[in-house]
Order: sequence, then structure tokens, then C-alpha cells
Amino acid sequence: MAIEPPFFEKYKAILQSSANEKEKPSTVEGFEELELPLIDLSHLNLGPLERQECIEKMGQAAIEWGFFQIVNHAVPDELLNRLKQEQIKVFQQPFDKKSENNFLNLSVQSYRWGNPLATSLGNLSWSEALHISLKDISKMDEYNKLRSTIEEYAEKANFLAQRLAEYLAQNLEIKANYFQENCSPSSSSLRMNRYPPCPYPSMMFGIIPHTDTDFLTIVSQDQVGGLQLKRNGRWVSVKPNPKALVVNIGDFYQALSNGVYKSITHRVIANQETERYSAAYFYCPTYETVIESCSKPSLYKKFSFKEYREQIQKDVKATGDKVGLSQFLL
Ligand SMILES: O=C(O)CCC(=O)C(=O)O
Ligand SMILES: [Fe+2]
Repeated sequence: MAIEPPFFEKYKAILQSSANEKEKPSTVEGFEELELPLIDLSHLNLGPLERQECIEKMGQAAIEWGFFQIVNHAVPDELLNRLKQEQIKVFQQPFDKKSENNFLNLSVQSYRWGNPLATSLGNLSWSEALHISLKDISKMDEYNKLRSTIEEYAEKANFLAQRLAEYLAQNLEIKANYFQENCSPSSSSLRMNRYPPCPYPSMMFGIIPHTDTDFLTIVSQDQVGGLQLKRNGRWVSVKPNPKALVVNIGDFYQALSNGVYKSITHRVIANQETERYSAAYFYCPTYETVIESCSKPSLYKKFSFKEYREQIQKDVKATGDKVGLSQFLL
């Protein structure tokens, strides 16, 4: 039975009606490949000077790039490899099974593919994902070793995300226990992405341009590449580093830091030959948490995670896109 989602059937009409359009998404230019600022977390344990330098470097990357990569992050390679192997196994299931409502006993829409609301070439995406809200993890089926591996990974990722969020807070006027008070291991989520080879890499994305709805995201990616971020108005490719995890600032940290840290638009380009896997851990507060700028005058209205999500749902329905933080500008 076929494992691939029926991308072609779904996108056929858009592809045909756009066949003569000049306006194609710019997915295959010769993109510059850049190495993200590299933060060696082992420097945090060297001495007070090295520690301060490391924290400042992280803050500077969050200001100037909204992205950085970390090494010596204490998540064992063995665990990351195991997560990827389990991820491969689950995506190799037949499409009919993956798209069942109670697949793995997860909530509806945990398994996602393509862009269900796509109306034009610019918002077609050629990927599938398992988006797991970690509050649902205890009821998830084990399925090989998937659930227990996710549990193990989520614990490490949560610990790491909290530390990163707290170090970043030290450069700003954010209370030391802010994240401890507002985030819990079950308020975050893990999104496992699979990007199958795409026969139309010049016409569509792996994931369309977006910012992340969270404080920060930790991404583990394989060596295929394809992640791009918008930097100074241009798309640049992130050079994969087998030793590093990628970290990016999300909308909530941008709001909390009053625009100092940047939630940068990023995307994944499609690849004609090679399948790609990634896993993104979204470090989020509880739904009720109200996010408010840490300094005055505030750029943004205060909002709860719940309100933010509802606004996204409204905007996606109306415009096909999430709009995001600009909806909350004062
Ligand atoms: O696959 C990647 O490298 C990034 C994925 C991503 O941006 C996301 O899941 O939000
Ligand atoms: Fe993302």
C-alpha cells in the first residue's frame, strides 16, 4: 500500500491553472549557504567570563539572526538517531493508516500533510508531519518504540529549551523564574516532519514560509539541507551541521522581549531526489499564559496563547496565512 499522501491529486488543479503563470515561487535560485552563529554550550561551565561571553553571544544571535546552532547540548546522538529511526518507521506506514482519525490514538489532525487550505502555487507544501501535543503523549500507542523515544527526547528537549530561554532572559529584564512559572513539559509540542522527494521542486515548498508560534524551537535535522531563513530581505540556506541542533526564536519570545529577539520567517525548500527528516520541539507556555512585553513602551498588546491561536485560526481561514504578531501591534 502506498505510503505517500495524494499530493498530486490534491494539487493538480492549482498546478494546471498555474502552468502559464509567470509568478512562480522563487524556490530554486542559487541560494547562499550560511553557517548559523555557533554556540558551544560547554562554555557555560568553564568560568564566569566564558559563561557571560556565551550568554551574550546567544543573545546577540537572537537579536541579529533569530537563529543559532548549539553544540555540546547534552542530548545524546544515540537518542537523536533513535528518534529519527522511529520517525522513519512511522512515516513508512500506508497513507490510509496514517490518515485515520485515531492514528496511534492521537488527537485528530496530529497527522498532517500538504497544505489543506492551499489556493495558489505560493502556498503548496510537499511534506507530511506528525504534530504531537505533549499533553497527549501518555495516551499515545507505543508503536515500536516511538512513544517511549518521544518521551525520552521531550524530557531532554524541555530541559534544554528552558535553559536556553533562561539564558536568553538574562540579557533582558525577564524574571529568572518566568519560564518555570509559565511553561510545563506538557505545554510544548513535537512536530516530526518528513519531506518526500518532490517532482516539482521549482513550483512549491517543503514547508511554506512561516514563523513559529512558541518561545523558541529546537530543530534536529538530517544532512539533506533545505531549511532557509530570511536574512536582510534575502533567503539564505542553513548549512546542516551533524553535531548541532538548530534553535530559532518564536513569536512569543519576540513579543516578550518587546521586539529585541527576532522571530524570523523561515521555510524548507523541496528536493527532487532526496527525502528529508526533521523534528521540531516547540517550547510553549500553557494556554492561559498572558504574554506581555518585558519593557515599556510595549510594541504589542498583551495576549494569551489561547487568544493568539484563535487569531491564527481566523486568519488562516480568511487569508490562507497565519499573519502572526503584526495582528497584535499597538
Ligand atoms: O524542517 C525544518 O528544518 C524546519 C521545520 C519547521 O520550520 C517547522 O516544523 O516549524
Ligand atoms: Fe518552523
